[in-house]
Amino acid sequence: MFDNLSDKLDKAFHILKGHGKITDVNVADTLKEVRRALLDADVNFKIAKDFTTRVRDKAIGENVLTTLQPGQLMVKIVKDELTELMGGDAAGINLSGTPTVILMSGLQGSGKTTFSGKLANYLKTKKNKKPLLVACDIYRPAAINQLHVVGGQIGVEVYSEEGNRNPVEIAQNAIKHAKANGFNVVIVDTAGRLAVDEEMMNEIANVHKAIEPQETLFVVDAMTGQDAVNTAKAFNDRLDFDGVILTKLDGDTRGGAAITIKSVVNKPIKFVGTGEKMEAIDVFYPARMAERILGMGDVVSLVERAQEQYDEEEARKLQKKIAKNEFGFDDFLSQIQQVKKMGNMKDLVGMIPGAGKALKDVEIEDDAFKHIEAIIHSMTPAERSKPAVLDAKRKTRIAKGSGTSIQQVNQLLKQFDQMSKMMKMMQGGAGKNLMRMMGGMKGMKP
Ligand SMILES: Nc1nc2c(ncn2[C@@H]2O[C@H](COP(=O)(O)OP(=O)(O)OP(=O)(O)O)[C@@H](O)[C@H]2O)c(=O)[nH]1
Repeated sequence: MFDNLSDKLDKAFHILKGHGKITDVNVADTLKEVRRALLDADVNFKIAKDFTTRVRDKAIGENVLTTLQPGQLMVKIVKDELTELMGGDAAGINLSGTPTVILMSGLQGSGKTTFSGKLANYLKTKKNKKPLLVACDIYRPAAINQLHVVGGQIGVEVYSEEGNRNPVEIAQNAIKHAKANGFNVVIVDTAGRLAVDEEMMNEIANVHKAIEPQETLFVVDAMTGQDAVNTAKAFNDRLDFDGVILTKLDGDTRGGAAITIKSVVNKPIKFVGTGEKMEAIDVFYPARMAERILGMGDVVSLVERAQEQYDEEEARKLQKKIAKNEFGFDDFLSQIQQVKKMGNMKDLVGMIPGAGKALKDVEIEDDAFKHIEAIIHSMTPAERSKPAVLDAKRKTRIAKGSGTSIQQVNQLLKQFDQMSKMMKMMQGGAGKNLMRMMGGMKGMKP
């Protein structure tokens, strides 16, 4: 994500390396490069210029007051300014109202329907809500079907009315249905258009007036850069909405939309979409995004994702198995599933400080576990629980069955063996020592 921008900013900060302090000259050289990096990221000229002016004033002003190196100071100021530019604090979603009504709008193909599903799934699994999805696209039966498919995937009911050509009526009936059946959130997916036109605005405005939503969200595709920003602005000029949803951030290498939408449209980005799966949704935190842009990773989000997938009961069972030396390939497989649920690999690696930059030229496949899973699936249940029985003949069979080589099978067995030994160690003395050490660290000042 935003690799080019991160790289170029890093090079800009390098200009200050070796300088004892910030001067008018070295700050001007650095900021010229920062501005160029922002323009290349598809940030509009005025915003980039104002941004660097603010950074320069701060850098000159703070220069004398700090013990930071010029490079470090510049990174800190740019990080703070980027955070501000993207909205400062995270903007939460308003879940008041019984039921809460959320109106989704956006251009065709922006990812509106996919996002409606993701939001329903998020509210159901993370906020304990009972959402109802409503299909209000009266023009394309395929869009209604798509919402039904999405609803089926996440176990959320979808309300639609075959033959009804009045979106206002459908939305109103859906809310009645929600009230009568105990749904506490109603997410209304409306028809997309090719551009923000009269017809679209009239339709949305009518639905909006009739159902008085707590949240009206406008969905834009991050990959369309300044077009996304302009569309959001055109829409906002007609209907005062509450927040932007930025989808397809996983495919956005430049970052212009994420950086500028807030200052152009004056509406916060509330969520981002980072993949096609229903779990690929994140609350938008400007500070964390700024850190990622500056190659500092995003440990907080990484830990949060791990916590979301952490199942205490499962962990306890696993611990028992390790202690009894019963950890087998089936357990290994379920661990892989847990990691996969945390998101796509490239995204996860990007959250580790420094790793995104170090591995930027390494191709990280999303199905990085494909071979491992195929090998394990080719084992019999007995082999999975007692890998020691795997002789040459069995290994040949497994390699054939999984479409891999004997070397790959051997490699996995070796890794599994090392991992089992390490886990056993962690359970014993070494693990206790580590725990003690970590306990001690808690009291340490940062
Ligand atoms: N990579 C990626 N793809 C996404 C994301 N969100 C949606 N998509 C894909 O984008 C395409 C369009 O998404 P839809 O949800 O159908 O778009 P829509 O805005 O509802 O479009 P209409 O139904 O035509 O109005 C689909 O192939 C989605 O799988 C995302 O965050 N990342």
